[in-house]
Amino acid sequence: MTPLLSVQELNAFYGQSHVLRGVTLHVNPGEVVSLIGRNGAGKTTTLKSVMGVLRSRTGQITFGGQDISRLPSNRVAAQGLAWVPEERAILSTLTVRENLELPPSRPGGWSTERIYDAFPVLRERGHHPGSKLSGGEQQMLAMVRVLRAGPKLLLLDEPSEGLAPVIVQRIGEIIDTLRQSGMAVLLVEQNLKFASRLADRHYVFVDGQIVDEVPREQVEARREDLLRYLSV
Ligand SMILES: Nc1ncnc2c1ncn2[C@@H]1O[C@H](COP(=O)(O)OP(=O)(O)OP(=O)(O)O)[C@@H](O)[C@H]1O
Repeated sequence: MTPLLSVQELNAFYGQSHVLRGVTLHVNPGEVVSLIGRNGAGKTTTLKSVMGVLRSRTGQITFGGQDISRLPSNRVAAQGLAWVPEERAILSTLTVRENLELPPSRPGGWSTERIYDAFPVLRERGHHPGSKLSGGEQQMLAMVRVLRAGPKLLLLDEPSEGLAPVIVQRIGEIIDTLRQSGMAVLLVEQNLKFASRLADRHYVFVDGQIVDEVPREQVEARREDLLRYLSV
């Protein structure tokens, strides 16, 4: 199968600091793949590099067979990638509907009505300002507003962070809904329980390198190893 996203020998830098060292990974169409590892291991930097937000990097990144390594982030997004950063970036003075309709829609993207039908709580909250949403509702809004652009691959940075277990479960259900619609997901997580329920494969990051790759079928047998990678 031709991967949807292919990252080859990615090296990334913040000034003099060499943060990613030869990261090679792929995501197949419709697949959910997680990047796990401790704080500072390089997971977010990988997403930023793929999106073209961090430009100080070497290596090759292809999407749908096309080289996107040199494209600026707006052109990367136009190819069908969407990034939901950890900080969620909901505008607190705008309503839910205004937040939803802020990013540009693209042909093939979800309409606001389709989003409301799939996630009715957002319709109920449509006129509420962003500041009045719970953390879980903010995460839901941040995840689904990018659907208006009709992405083929969603890059999610720690969607479970800071949320109560029942809300984390709801976020997992949203990811299931997105997967069922045919979308692939590259998920950064430190919550192994959450990631292992969702992901088909896991890449383990240590100090800017991928040191292990664990498919879903091996997670139970290798749980101790995975927890060791994540422990501080
Ligand atoms: N803007 C920046 N300038 C300089 N160094 C940075 C910057 N952002 C991240 N770093 C450093 O790059 C390394 C990788 O950080 P990154 O955010 O990718 O890690 P992470 O695995 O996503 O962890 P976290 O969960 O803490 O975000 C860390 O050593 C971090 O301190």
